[in-house]
Amino acid sequence: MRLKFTKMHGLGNDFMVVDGVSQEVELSPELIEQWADRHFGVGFDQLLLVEPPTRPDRDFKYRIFNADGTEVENCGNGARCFARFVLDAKLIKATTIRVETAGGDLELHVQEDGQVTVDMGRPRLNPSKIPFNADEKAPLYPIEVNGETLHISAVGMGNPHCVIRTEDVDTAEVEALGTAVESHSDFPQRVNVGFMQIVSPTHIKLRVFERGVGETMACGTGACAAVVAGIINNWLEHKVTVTLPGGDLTIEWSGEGNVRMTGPVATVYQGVLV
Ligand SMILES: N[C@H](CCC[C@H](N)C(=O)O)C(=O)O
Repeated sequence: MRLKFTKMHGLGNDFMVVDGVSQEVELSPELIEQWADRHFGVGFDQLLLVEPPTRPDRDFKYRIFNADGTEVENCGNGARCFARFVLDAKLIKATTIRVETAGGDLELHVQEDGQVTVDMGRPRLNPSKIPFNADEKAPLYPIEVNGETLHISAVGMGNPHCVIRTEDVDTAEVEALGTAVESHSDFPQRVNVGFMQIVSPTHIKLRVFERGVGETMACGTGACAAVVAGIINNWLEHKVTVTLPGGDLTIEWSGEGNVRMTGPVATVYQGVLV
């Protein structure tokens, strides 16, 4: 199967972007996992698939697959790359693009300076919508991990996030704790694990151990979840700079309604799988 694709990234969170509108695409978890391999395949954190919409009020369907082959509900850095991709591929002319995802609707806005702002929808704080095993909504929950009690925030951005506050992201045990929490029984669909250091009420540092991937250079939905967690715990104001290993995102949330994320995108190369 000769499959054309474009390699892109958002702050180093990298993607194989596939146009499923102009070409026939046959995917399987096994193929995706094989292509994701950084030695034997293309190498990426997620595969992003562009499909025609299933509803008249949407421009595209946006599907996301993790490197382990699992299909997931949302990807923030990927959404920015999706917008750039469909414009460059001339699949659309408008610079406001309405997409449907398994985790809800998004609206993508490509700006003159090349940055992309994404309306990421409402955060889910009701445990059953995250999903997270808890009886009622709370800003912090105790969970048992490796014999110790962690006090975490649980936030859904279409996909599930566990946010852990830390004094220093550089020394946080991202690999050990991320691995343990990703498959924690309190998160029935596994979870993305964010480690958040509060620098000031308008600035955080964040590292994310992503579900189905491991630690990535950046995580857009993770940045949204961390800022929401910071706001509901009264640690953060409503517009925050999130510094990730790959660079900065701007996240805005009033405390209700939708979360907005702004950041850069990059196209690296175009390729053909043979
Ligand atoms: N690993 C995530 C999907 C990709 C999210 C991330 N790359 C982003 O930019 O939001 C999950 O399993 O929910």
